[in-house]
Amino acid sequence: MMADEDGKPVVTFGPKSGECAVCGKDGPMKCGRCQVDFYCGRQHQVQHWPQHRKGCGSFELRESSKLGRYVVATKDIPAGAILMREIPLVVTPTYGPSEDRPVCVGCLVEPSVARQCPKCGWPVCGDACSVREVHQPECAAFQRAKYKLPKVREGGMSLNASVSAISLRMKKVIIMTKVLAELEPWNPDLWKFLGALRVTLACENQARGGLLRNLQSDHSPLENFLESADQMRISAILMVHYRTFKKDCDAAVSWIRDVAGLKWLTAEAVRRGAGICFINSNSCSAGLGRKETAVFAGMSLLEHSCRPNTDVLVWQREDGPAPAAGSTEYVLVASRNIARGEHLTLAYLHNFLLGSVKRRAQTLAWNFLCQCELCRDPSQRGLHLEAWCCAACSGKKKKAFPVTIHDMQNSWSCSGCGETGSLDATGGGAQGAQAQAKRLEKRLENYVGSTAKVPLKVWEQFIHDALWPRGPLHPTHSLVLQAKKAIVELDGVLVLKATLTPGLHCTINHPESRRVAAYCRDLLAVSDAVCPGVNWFRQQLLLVHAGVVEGLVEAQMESMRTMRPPRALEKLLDEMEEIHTELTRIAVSPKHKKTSLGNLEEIAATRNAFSVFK
Ligand SMILES: C[S@@+](CC[C@H](N)C(=O)[O-])C[C@H]1O[C@@H](n2cnc3c(N)ncnc32)[C@H](O)[C@@H]1O
Repeated sequence: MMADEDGKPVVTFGPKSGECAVCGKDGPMKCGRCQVDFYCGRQHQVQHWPQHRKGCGSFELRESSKLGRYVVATKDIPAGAILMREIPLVVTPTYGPSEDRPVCVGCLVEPSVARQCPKCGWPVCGDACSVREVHQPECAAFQRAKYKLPKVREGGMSLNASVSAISLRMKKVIIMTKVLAELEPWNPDLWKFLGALRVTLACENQARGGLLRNLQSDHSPLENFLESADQMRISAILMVHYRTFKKDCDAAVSWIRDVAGLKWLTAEAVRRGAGICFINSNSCSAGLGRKETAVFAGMSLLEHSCRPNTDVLVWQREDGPAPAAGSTEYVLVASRNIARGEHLTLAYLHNFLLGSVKRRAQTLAWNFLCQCELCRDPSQRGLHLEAWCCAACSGKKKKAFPVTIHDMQNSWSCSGCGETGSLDATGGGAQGAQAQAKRLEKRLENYVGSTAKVPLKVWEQFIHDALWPRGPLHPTHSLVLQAKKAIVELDGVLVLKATLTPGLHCTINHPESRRVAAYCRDLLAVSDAVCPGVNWFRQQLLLVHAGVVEGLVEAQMESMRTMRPPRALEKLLDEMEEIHTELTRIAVSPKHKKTSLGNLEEIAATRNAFSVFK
């Protein structure tokens, strides 16, 4: 195998100005080495050095035949250190099999009533969004090609009418190229094509084009996988998926050039744009309810691990309105202590997804099979995320394990009775539990893909049906965790909006609060086992948990007859203090830190108010 090359600096693309890291005033001076912190002058730069040096100049870019380019720590990095600060080179609406709803192409939020851009017909919230900078390049290109989505029915959220019209045009191309599957209304592929187009057009942009074209746009021939029989088998699977990746790129070329008519873009340029988009996109969610997927100059160079040591977080300035799509700043933060020589890694996919789903996505989109610590451990740090309770010996709490995590036939073996099976096979003893698990997987897929909001009681029924002895699953099975995550996210959106709106208390107060708080605790425990420390998911979970507990505190205070705090209230205040202490510890942006510190002060004030009566 080719030896790793000598390291080079990682080139990032960051904001031009920022707030002084010490006093918060305008900071015209930027650290020239890491481009992360800004200063109002030399004095504050010197004063900030002890903190700043933790992340500054702490990594370099290397290359190998196995991983392509990857990033390595050149010194020990403490958890919480900010390593990169970037604005995306391109943002696109998030794409994927379940993204079949209109998203505003200006602000990337799902509008309650979708309107259409008067010039190109793509969905927008209103006039302001149709003239947003982020939408202008494709809007101008569609106009030049005289391509416009047809008018949607009056007041219609659904773009079905326009999309059936697209389908008609698409069908001609399908017959021509035999590449695309028949498009259904508002087919998720359209978002993928828009992403590919945005990247293709942005490659022409003076400031960002060079950095974009530098990113990986295709997959290498995988010669490194030919070392053993096992690897040859994996290699064969990757080859099949590689062909699908190529077809996806070809489909983008067909749609952009033949359907939308942007003939002046060469097939080669569009294929490269599509490849860059599909390989390097990072779904950011942006914490603002946006469907934002971003491509970065620096952060897109990191390799995947299911137990990553870094995470991408939204950088929120202390004041001012939330930044528009395409100008949000993101930071790459060390989620735990990283030793010198360790590769910097990111989780491309959420850990609660079923292993089989993750592996399929990894092979399809990125053409590799993860060999990280978590993937090599069939018990997955004792959580058994993919194992079900064996029907024959579940009373003894025995579980059926995957035989090897990369086994594409999904073979399983029970740790109790030793029975084996395969998810792909039909019939047979242990297959009862397998079949039940498979049915639950389908049911969950339907809920996740549903256009209507799935109510809490439906999710709870799912958990009830899935858990042993009614179903074959145990509390930390991936499907159960995904259902709990969906419940927490139902309320999470509320909380996140509230935390970003000054003066608005982020409380959730409804009869289910206690159960939602319990789900938060369960998920935090799992998150601490697989992805502990400073990361976006833990931060969101803690915020939601804080909001729910705050709601419970308020309800408790309202119902109190005496001023003496009951033990229940003290316990809730303890829980809130614990959550906000952790949020303060893991906060990286000034805004989050300030909010959490403010909440700690409020908790202390509440305690003081009650202490008089003790
Ligand atoms: C976002 S890019 C990362 C940067 C890329 N290596 C480069 O050279 O530009 C994703 C690609 O990196 C490679 N890669 C990332 N993580 C990997 C892993 N854990 N194992 C093997 N290959 C990986 C795969 O080729 C994948 O398609």
